[in-house]
Amino acid sequence: MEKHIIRVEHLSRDYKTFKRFPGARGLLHSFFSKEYDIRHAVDDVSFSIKRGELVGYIGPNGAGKSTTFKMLTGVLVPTSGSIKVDELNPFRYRQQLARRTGIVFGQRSQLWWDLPLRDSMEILRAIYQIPKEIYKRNIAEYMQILEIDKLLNIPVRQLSLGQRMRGELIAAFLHNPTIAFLDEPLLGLDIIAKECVRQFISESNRKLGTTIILSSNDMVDVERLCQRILIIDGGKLLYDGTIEEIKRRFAPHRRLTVHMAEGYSDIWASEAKIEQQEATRITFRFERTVNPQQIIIDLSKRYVINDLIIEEPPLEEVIRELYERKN
Ligand SMILES: Nc1ncnc2c1ncn2[C@@H]1O[C@H](COP(=O)(O)OP(=O)(O)OP(=O)(O)O)[C@@H](O)[C@H]1O
Repeated sequence: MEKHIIRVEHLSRDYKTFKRFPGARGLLHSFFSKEYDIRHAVDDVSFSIKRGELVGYIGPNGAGKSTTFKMLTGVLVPTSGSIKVDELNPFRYRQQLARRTGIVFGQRSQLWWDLPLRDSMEILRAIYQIPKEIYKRNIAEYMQILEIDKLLNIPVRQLSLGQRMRGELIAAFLHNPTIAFLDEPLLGLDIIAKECVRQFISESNRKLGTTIILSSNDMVDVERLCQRILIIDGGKLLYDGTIEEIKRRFAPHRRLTVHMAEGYSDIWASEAKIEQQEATRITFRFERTVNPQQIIIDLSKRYVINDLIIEEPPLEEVIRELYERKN
C-alpha cells in the first residue's frame, strides 16, 4: 500500500451556538437560556494524501475548509473521527508536528506586527532551530522569488496585504517543512503577486517534494496549481479526484471559438452547436467525445478561418454544475 502522509477518517466537527432571541426581552432570555443549535461544520469527511501531492481543498464560504485546516494543524480537536499527519495525531503532537509543517492561515498572521519582517524571520529561525546556512539560503532564495527582498526592514504592520501574505509564506517554508497547510494563501493578492506565489508554491512542491494542501476561493489558482481537488460543501466531502475527471463527469462539453475571415451567413458545423456569435467570432459547443479536428476540417472546407481556440470549461463552471446536480 502506498504511503499516505495525511490520513483523515470520518472526521467531524460540530460547533455549539447558543440561541439568540430577538428584542430587549429576548436579549435577557438569550443570556440565561441554555438552548443551543449544533452546526456540523465538518461532517464525516475522509480522505488520504500521498507524500509529495499538491491538493486543492475547495468549497463555498462556510463550507468547512478552515475548520478542517484547524483540525489538521492541531488547533481544534475533532468532535469525532481521526487524523494522522505524518503518523501523528496533530492535536496531541502539535509541537512535534510544528517542525515538520508549514502553515498559512490567510486570515491570521504568524508574524510579529511591530517588528520588521527580518526580525520575525530571526525569531522563527530560533524557534525552529534552523541551521544558519539553510536559513540564509532559504531567506535569500524565497525573498527573491516572492519579490519582497526590499521589504525586510519594514515593520509587518506597514506592509500591504499582498506583501504580508508573501511574508507569511516565507515564514511557513523557512524551516523546509515536509507538509504545508495553506488556507487562502492567495487572498487579496494582485495578479503579479499571485503569479509569484503560485510559482513559489509549485516549486516548493516540485523541487523539495513538500506535500501541500491548499484552499482557495479562486478556481483559476486551483486549476493552475493542483491536479487533485477535494470539494467540500456544507461540511460534507462532495468530490475527491482529479480536475480532469471532474470535467469529464460534470462538463461533458468543450468549446471551439473560431475567428472567420468574413461575416458568413448561415454558419453551421456537424457535431457542434453554435453557442455564441458576434460578427466574425463564433463559439461552438461540442461533446467531449467528438474529435475537434473533425469539426475544424469540416468548417475549413466551407469557410476561411483566421484563428481558432479550443477551450475546456473553466473549473468554476464545472463546480457550479456539481453543486446544482447535488441540490
Ligand atoms: N467558532 C465558531 N463557532 C460557531 N460556528 C462556527 C465557528 N467557526 C466556524 N463556524 C461555522 O462553521 C461553518 C464552517 O466554517 P469554516 O470557517 O470552516 O468555513 P470555510 O469553508 O473556511 O469558509 P470561508 O471560505 O468563508 O472562510 C460555517 O457555517 C461557520 O459559520
